[in-house]
Formats: sequence, C-alpha cells, structure tokens
Amino acid sequence: MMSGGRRTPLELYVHVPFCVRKCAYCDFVSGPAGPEEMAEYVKALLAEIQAAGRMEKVSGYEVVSVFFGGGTPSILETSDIEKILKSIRRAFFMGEGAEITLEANPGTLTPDKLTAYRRAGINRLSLGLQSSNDRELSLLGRIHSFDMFLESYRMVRDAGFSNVNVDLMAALPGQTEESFRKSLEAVAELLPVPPEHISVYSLIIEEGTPFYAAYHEQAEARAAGESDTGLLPSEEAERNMYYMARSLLKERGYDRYEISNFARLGYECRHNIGYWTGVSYLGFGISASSYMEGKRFINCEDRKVYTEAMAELEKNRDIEPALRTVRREEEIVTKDRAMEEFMFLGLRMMCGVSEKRFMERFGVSMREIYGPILEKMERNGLMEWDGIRASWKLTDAGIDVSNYVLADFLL
Ligand SMILES: C[S@@+](CC[C@H](N)C(=O)[O-])C[C@H]1O[C@@H](n2cnc3c(N)ncnc32)[C@H](O)[C@@H]1O
Ligand SMILES: C[S@@+](CC[C@H](N)C(=O)[O-])C[C@H]1O[C@@H](n2cnc3c(N)ncnc32)[C@H](O)[C@@H]1O
Ligand code: SF4
Repeated sequence: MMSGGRRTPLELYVHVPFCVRKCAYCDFVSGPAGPEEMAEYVKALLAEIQAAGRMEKVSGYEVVSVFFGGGTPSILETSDIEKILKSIRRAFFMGEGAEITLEANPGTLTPDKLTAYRRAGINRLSLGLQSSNDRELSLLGRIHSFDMFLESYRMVRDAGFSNVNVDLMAALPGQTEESFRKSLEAVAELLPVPPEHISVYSLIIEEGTPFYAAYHEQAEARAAGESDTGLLPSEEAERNMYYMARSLLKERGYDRYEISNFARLGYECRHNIGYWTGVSYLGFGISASSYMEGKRFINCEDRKVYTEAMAELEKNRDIEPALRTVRREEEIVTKDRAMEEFMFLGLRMMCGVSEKRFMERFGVSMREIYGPILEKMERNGLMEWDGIRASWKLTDAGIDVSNYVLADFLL
C-alpha cells in the first residue's frame, strides 16, 4: 500500500454504545448501562484494536484521524479513553498531526475530564446541543437544558480546546423557522468564542424509535406533499431553515463545505471529509463500519456476541475466527461501485467531484461514464460545472433535492 515510501492514510472510528438515557428520536446503537458492562466493553475494544494492529496489511498505513463516537463517549471513565488511545498508538502508526475527536454530551463533562482528554491527545471536541430551546430539548428527550450546555461549553473552552463542533437539528416537531433561527444565533454567538464548526442535521424519523410511533404518519403525509402535517415543519419550512443556516452562518464567517456541515476556514472535519472522499477507515466496537482494501464491513450490534468474541481473541492469537463472528455485511467494492461512491459521496461536498481525480483513480473519464446524467442535471439546474476547480458540483436547487440527485449516480 505504500507508494514511494509514503504511508496510505487511515482513519479510525471507536464506537461507544452508552448514553445516560436514550433520546426519543435516536436509532444509533446506544443506551444506558452499568459500570461493569462498560468496563467489559472497553476491554473488548482494546482486544479488537490490538488484533487489528497485528493484521499484516495495516503496516503500510498512517492513522490520520481518530473519532470517538456513539453513543456518548464522554460517559466512559477518562482512564478508559486514555487506555484506548494508548492502545491505538501501540497498534498503529499515528503521525503527529492526527485529528482526534471525541463526542460529548452536555451534562457529562467536568473540568478534570476535559484536562485529561487534552493530555491524552484529543484535539477536537464535538458537543451535541440540537436546540437552544428548552421545550424542544425536553421533547427530544435530551438530558440537558440550554443552560447546562452553556456551562459545558465554557468548561470546554477553559480547558483550552480550540477546535470545537456543535451539532444542531432542524425540522423538529413544533420547531418554527423563528425558533431554529434562535438556536443558530445562540450557537454562532457563544462566548468566549463561537465554535469553529457547526453541523445541522434534519431530523430523520427512524423506525423503532418513540418518534416513529408518534410522527411517522405525519412524516409520510409530508413526503406526499400534503400541507397539514401536524407538528412536523413543512418541507418548505425545512428548506427555509437550511437557507437561513447558510446565510446566517456565512455572515458570521462559516462556510458550508458539505450539505450538513459549516466551518471556519481550516476547521473542516478531516475525519468526515475522509468518508466522503474514499479514505480507508477501520471501525472498532459494535455497529462500527469499516472500509479497507476494497472491502466494506460492519461489526455486529450485539454487545454480548462482540465481547465474547473479543475475549476469545485474547486466548487465541489467530484473529480470523473471532473477527468472522463479529464482522458482517462484507461487500467487495468493485470498480463500478467505487465510481458510484466517488460520485454520490463526493457530491455531498460543496467543492464537488474533480474530473482529474476521477480519471487518476479509475483510468476513464467522468464524462464517458456519467455524461448523460451530468448533462441532464445541468439542464435541470441541479448541477453545474466549476471551471476553476475543474469539478462538477450541486447547485443550490440541487442541494434542496440532494437525495434525488445523488441516487441518480447509482449505476
Ligand atoms: C449519534 S449522535 C452522538 C452524539 C451525542 N451522543 C449527542 O447526541 O450529543 C450524533 C448526532 O447525530 C444526530 N442525530 C441523531 N439521531 C438523529 C436523527 N434521527 N435525525 C437526525 N439527526 C440525528 C444528532 O445531531 C447527534 O448530535
Ligand atoms: C453524525 S456524526 C456527527 C459528527 C459531528 N457533527 C462532527 O462534526 O464531529 C457522528 C456519528 O456518526 C456515527 N459514525 C461515524 N463514523 C462511523 C463508523 N465508522 N461506523 C459507525 N458509525 C459511525 C456515530 O454514531 C457518530 O456518533
Ligand atoms: S442522540 Fe446522542 S445522546 Fe441521544 S441517544 Fe443518540 S447517541 Fe445517545
């Protein structure tokens, strides 16, 4: 994998499936658990990381980013986060400048925890706020109020973190354009300094969640274009929320670099950009997904199956049987599939997809494969050619219907 002595970039994801309480809209693999269960899980994570580091193929890679996600990684003991990072450094080659993010929930942080995170090497913190409106927070089932968030944010800055993300959500039940604007302003005006990065996610009504039981009929009515959709904001209101996010954040120095992500120059999240641009990544823990050496796989969601398989790993140095128990949905990424991914993941980025990089990677021109689709999208005003970057990108109208545009690139 090494070319001319240079190592290939690799990103690592560590899934922490624990939360103080489950939010009413969330279908990520996460939930409450006791200290013993957490300790057992961390032990399994350490075993998986060490085993992955023993795989011959990782020797040509350099870890460029690590992302602790979940769930709520900040719920773990600080010593656990330290152990995991130490284990990663032992098992992989990690360069000096790696971006190391930890997701944290307001209400789970203390100054001591934050100091320890910094000492362990975490240099980016991502805080889930969702809304600055306490009524919306309580409807979402969040464990914190806006004031509690402010206290956590102040602690994060006091601890010296200079690369901070805040997550917000749009299209919440009962949310108005006005209340969304207030959330945006509250985040963009945070003291002592506003965050370097802001993500805005539209609420997805996920099957199996309390929100699904309460709102999926409304969501379907909304998708069918019916005007009275109960508490859920209309599609037009949701679009307006995104327009508002773009213009309000632009005025305050944030550039939209991806459909849902805004950053000050130089603070774009490298880890997520890696996902959209085809960088290899390995995920550790239940439900973590990976993409390496042309294969995609995802770990099982069952914590018991996972911890038992990882305990086997410790007894037996042959890692294949244990990994086979845990890893699911292995997909060989064929050239056609890789081209599709280049387009539908890359087009999420506002800089678009580069013709030159497509040619370098696949040895064929983008126009030869996608010419008719690109022309159709351009005719319909959904995509445009950027002559300066020599790339194709979504127009504003294309961003509004990005699901439809991106789906068209599946061969
Ligand atoms: C998986 S969570 C982990 C972060 C952390 N536990 C928290 O909630 O603060 C990452 C982000 O995903 C977003 N998210 C979770 N469920 C969602 C849903 N159903 N629709 C849209 N965004 C969602 C939220 O903005 C959340 O901050
Ligand atoms: C929705 S994103 C939020 C990122 C945040 N806005 C930021 O800028 O740091 C993070 C979530 O995506 C999920 N995630 C990211 N990478 C993953 C992977 N390789 N496997 C499984 N889930 C992953 C995790 O649930 C994680 O909490
Ligand atoms: S949104 Fe975050 S805090 Fe809420 S249940 Fe999901 S992972 Fe946990």
